[in-house]
Amino acid sequence: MSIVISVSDLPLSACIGINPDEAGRRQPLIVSVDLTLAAGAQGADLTDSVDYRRIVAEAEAIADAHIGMIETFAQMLARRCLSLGPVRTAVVTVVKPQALPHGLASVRVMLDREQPLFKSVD
Ligand SMILES: Nc1nc2c(c(=O)[nH]1)N=C([C@H](O)[C@@H](O)CO)CN2
Repeated sequence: MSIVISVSDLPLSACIGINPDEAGRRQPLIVSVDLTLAAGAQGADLTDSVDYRRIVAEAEAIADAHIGMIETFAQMLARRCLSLGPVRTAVVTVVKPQALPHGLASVRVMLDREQPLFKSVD
């Protein structure tokens, strides 16, 4: 059995972007996180799982400081999520709906990060 804790389509207002005109203002991001718990974790209580409110809090905290690339945002959030409890892997998706001019398309970065401890040894 493996348990996945997910937060899907969390809307954030983030200080994000590499262009000079993106400094000093906020833009929408939509963030999703899937955390797979370690094999022994049963999710019996919050010491044996991850409180999904903490995932939201970490994402909101990262959104408050200016970051250039959405890849960096995803990496920072994945790293923080791996320390929230008995987490084996974190998959983070960051969508920036207004990244391209005229609302032509949104852009998306997906990142998959695993605890070094849980990497295969064979
Ligand atoms: N791979 C990426 N490409 C770009 C990013 C990004 O975060 N990752 N960001 C930008 C700008 O900030 C854009 O959103 C506005 O022009 C461009 N390319």
